[in-house]
Amino acid sequence: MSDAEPATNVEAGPSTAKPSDPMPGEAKKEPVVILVIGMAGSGKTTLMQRLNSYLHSKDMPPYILNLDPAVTHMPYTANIDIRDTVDYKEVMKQYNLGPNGGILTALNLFTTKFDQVLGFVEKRAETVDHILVDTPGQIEIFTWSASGAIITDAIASSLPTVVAYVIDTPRTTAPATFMSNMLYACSILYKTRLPFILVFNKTDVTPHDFALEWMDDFQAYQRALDAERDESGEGSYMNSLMGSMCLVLEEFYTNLRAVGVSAMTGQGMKAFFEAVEAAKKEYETDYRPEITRLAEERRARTEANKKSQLDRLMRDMNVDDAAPSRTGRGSNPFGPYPRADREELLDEDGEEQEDPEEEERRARETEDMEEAELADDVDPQEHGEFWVFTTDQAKGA
Ligand SMILES: Nc1nc2c(ncn2[C@@H]2O[C@H](COP(=O)(O)OP(=O)(O)OP(=O)(O)O)[C@@H](O)[C@H]2O)c(=O)[nH]1
Repeated sequence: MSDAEPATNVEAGPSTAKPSDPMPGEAKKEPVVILVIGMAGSGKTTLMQRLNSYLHSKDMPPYILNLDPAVTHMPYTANIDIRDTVDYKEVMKQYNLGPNGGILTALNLFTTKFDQVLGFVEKRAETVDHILVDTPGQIEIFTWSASGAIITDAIASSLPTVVAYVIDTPRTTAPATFMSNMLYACSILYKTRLPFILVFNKTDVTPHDFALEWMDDFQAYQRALDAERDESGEGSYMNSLMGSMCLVLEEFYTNLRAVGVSAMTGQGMKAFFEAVEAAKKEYETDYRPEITRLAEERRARTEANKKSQLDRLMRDMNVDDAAPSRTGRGSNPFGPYPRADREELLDEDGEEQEDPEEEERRARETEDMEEAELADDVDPQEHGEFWVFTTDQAKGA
């Protein structure tokens, strides 16, 4: 052994721990899930490819899920691909649907198996730092569908999750388009309730400084609106509406991180992952307690629901120990037979009186015995193997 080599602890013996195993006392490693959401053509798939190659270059290969059943060309390999489970074109044919209906139904079908998918993800969770999720190109199919919400909730309640909302920067330079995009982002933020990163993509074509300025300074946005009005020569009602919207969104802007990237050239990747780390911390401090509280509430509701169903069932079966019948046995045939209630069976002199039900049962038993005696008198040989006759016939015999 050379001097430079660190001394090994011989007494400790060979370690069986894998490099990814947490040390004793160390918290379990958790990767961050990045949900890549954006309008069609904003560059989600290209960004996914860029993130993948960037992480590979850092020797931190990510785990990748593709939830877009209609993607035709995927420039990276996904660990789990919705297309391996459902063929959306077949779904369209079988259910007689259009392309959007086919994609939505394919996502719905996939969601029914999502617990298994989550199982695979959780198994790999300790060996990766990032889990990337590509979503369908038609943004509303994921953000406004029940299956999108189920998938997002399932992932977010299991692992730290952040939303990366991809924006096509060159197509957002008009104040009106910018405002529409921000309102959409705002609606997704409130729907997913997860840490949010605005990713201004395609900055190789148009830098995103104008967007940062508009988000930071309401008056700058107002000036851009005015300039547009001067060009068109008319002051429209839409412009004043957008001016007011910008004021309303001020609070929303303060809760966001915004980064500029180019999925094409790779610029801005470092800033993107710094924003992801900050968002992950925010998830831990602000979102996880809330998610845990909601999960706890859901569990308590389910428990209460189960109990009320059981109570109803007991009531329907007329199983209620607290309301003993006149006989003192209670209406619960399986329940206890409270001694105190036997007082009801005592007559005025304190003597135990005959229970009417018991009396009736005994009378029936006597009758049955008499019938059986009569039947014994009949010779089975005479009637063959299938002799079956009623008591009346027997009495007449
Ligand atoms: N110049 C430039 N072009 C980009 C960039 N990112 C994506 N593109 C181009 O934008 C177009 C759409 O990119 P996609 O990655 O297919 O976009 P998408 O959001 O996945 O599209 P859908 O799957 O249809 O929703 C392609 O022509 C890309 O080459 C970028 O950073 N810079």
